[in-house]
Parts: sequence; structure tokens; C-alpha cells
Amino acid sequence: MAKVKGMVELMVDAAQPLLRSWEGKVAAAPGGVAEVDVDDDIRSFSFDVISRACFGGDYSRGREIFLRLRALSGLMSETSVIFTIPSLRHLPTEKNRRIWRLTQEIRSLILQLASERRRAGAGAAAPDFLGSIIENSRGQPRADDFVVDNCKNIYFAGHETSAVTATWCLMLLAAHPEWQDRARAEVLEVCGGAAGAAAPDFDAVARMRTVHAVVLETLRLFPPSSFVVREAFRDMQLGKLRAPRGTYLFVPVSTMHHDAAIWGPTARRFDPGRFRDGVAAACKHPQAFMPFGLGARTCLGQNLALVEVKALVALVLSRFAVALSPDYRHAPAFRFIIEPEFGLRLLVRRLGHEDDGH
Ligand code: HEM
Repeated sequence: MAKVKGMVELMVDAAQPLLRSWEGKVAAAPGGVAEVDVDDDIRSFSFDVISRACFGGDYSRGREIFLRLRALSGLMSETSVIFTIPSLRHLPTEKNRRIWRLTQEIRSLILQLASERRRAGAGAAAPDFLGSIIENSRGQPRADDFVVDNCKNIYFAGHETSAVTATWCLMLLAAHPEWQDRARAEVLEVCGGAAGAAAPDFDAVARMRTVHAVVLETLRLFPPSSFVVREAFRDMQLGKLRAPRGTYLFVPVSTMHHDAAIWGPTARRFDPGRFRDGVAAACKHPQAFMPFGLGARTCLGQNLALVEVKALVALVLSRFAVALSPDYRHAPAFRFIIEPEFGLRLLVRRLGHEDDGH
């Protein structure tokens, strides 16, 4: 949490392009209400946050690395027969050559940055993830692979997950104006004053209990990772279930989050109030709430993600009122993450100083 504390400022910086873009669109819109497709703006915000959090002062070079990772992930997720017949991955097709080139470039850019940091003795001193990774790579048998793999993990684990959470959160607030008003009232109170209040700092974000409950309820209804996976390392008996060694166990997070036996009859309803007294009081088995997984391999970025989503929601609510566009089609798509199939289009209106959002 100490590292995350120093990152709220970078989150506020990363949100500026989104805020300016929405302001521009609203100013140009007839009647002061703009229709905005918000997904890409939110993805760019989250991309910026994770690049800055990982690479700190080397942010622009880090951004180049993550842009290549984005291109690589796009190439690899294109459905292709190549990825269903493993040996074909080694054929020098044009696409494979692009994948190999990108993989090589990403590796050498990361290692170049890491070796400059090591030479400058700036590994541990740097307050970013790359600093921690370099520090933890000391004494590892394959230190270079350790650094490259961990940088890649941070990008893949921490970019889309946070972005899609912020997107679902704004969708739910747009669909539930009463909760939008309550959350905004809290943001304005905590950040001081009327709409357009000061940007939140870490302490302000920590004091936003309603916004926190809204984000937890978002993660309950739309957990980005629909499954958490484990492998049985030995023969196991789990209740009535026998799992021989080597079995993959898929824990269906989304199904558990919607189970009335755990959450009561309002399980399918958006009600952040259920988290008023914490997770344990909200459901029958607190372990059943697992948007970030559980146990030894629980998400390493959960504090960062929660603060990031809350900071963005606070910045948006203090400036804008949002409602669902009539064009919004609700269709959660269960892919690698649970995302809105047709994106999120919002009606966005700028709040005036005297405006309370109604
Ligand atoms: C709302 C956003 C996020 C969600 C819902 C999420 C969810 C998860 C889940 C479900 C896991 C698997 C945990 C398990 O198997 O028990 C995981 C692992 C992980 N996450 Fe996140 N995550 C988020 C954001 C982030 C961010 C921002 C970062 C990086 C800064 C990150 C870094 C990681 C890493 C490194 C792991 C692997 C941990 C390990 O295997 O030891 N995550 N995350």
C-alpha cells in the first residue's frame, strides 16, 4: 500500500486527457450533453497508469514497451488455426515473424532499461514496479527472464482488468442515478466544495466509503476474471469431489458472486449498501467474494486497482453527470475477462459549480 500511496498523483495526471476530451465533447454538443463511447478513453487511462506505475521516470520508454505488448497481444488473440496446432507456431509466416520480432524487441527494450538502472544503482531506490522487480531478480538463476516475464505479467494482469472495472462501474452509476448522486455527494464533500473540486489525493480516496462500496459491488456483479484456476499437486478430496493429482480446478467466480444462497435474495441486484459494513457482513462466506482471487496467489495489484478505479470515478463524478445512452446494449461477454460486448456509450453533461448533478 505504501507504493500505491505515492501513485495517486500519477493517476490524476493520467486522467487528464480523458477529462479534457469529455469537456471538449460536451462543450461542442448541442444542449451541453455529449454522447461518448467511453471504453477507449478508459483503456488509455489505465494503460497510462500501468505504464507510469511500472516504469516511473522512464515512463515514455516504458510506454513504448507496453505499446509493443499491446500489439503482440492483439496479434496473438486473433483466432487462428496456428494456435490450435502448436507446431505451426514455428512456421515463418508473416504473422509469426511479426510476433517473433515484437517479442524480441520487447525483451531487449526491457533488459536495456533494467541494465541502465542496475548500472546507475537505481534498482531498489526507484519507487516503481520495475525497481521492485530488479531488486527481486537478484540471485535468481535466470534473472533476465525474471525481469522480462514480470514486466509482461504486470501489463497483462493490470491493464484491461482495471479498465473494464472502471467501465462497468460507470455503467452501473449511469443506470442508478440515486447511487451516482450519493457517490458524487461524498466525493464533493471529501475533496472540498462544489463540482470541479480539487483532485483527490490518497487520503481523500481512502475516505470515500460509498465510492469504495460501489466499486466492490461492481467487482461482485462483473468480476473481470470469471474464473480462478488451480492445479491439484496431489490427489485431493474437496467435500464430495475427488480431484486426482494434475486436475485443473476452475473456481467460477462470477457464478459464486451471483448465488442467492451466498448473497441472499438481492444477489442479482446492484446494491452497494450490502458492503456498508465490509465484505464479511455482506455475504454468508466472505471467501466467496473473490474478484482478486484468494490465498498465496492472490492479485498483487489489488490495492493499486482499487485506488485507480476510485480515483477515476471521483474525478469523473466531480465534473460530470452520466446517464446511459439509449444506444447502450447490455451484453456482458464472457471472454478472458468479462467485458461489455458492444462497449459503453454514455450521455455526459458537465456539472456547473452550483449544480448538484440532478
Ligand atoms: C480490478 C482489477 C484487477 C482484478 C479484478 C484482478 C484480478 C486478479 C485475479 C483474479 C488474479 C488471480 C488470483 C488467484 O489466482 O488467486 C490476479 C493475479 C495477479 N494480478 Fe491482478 N487484478 C486486477 C488488477 C491488477 C493490477 C493493476 C496489477 C498490477 C499492477 C495486477 C497484478 C497481478 C499479478 C502480478 C497477479 C499474479 C499473482 C501471482 O500469480 O502470484 N492485477 N489478478
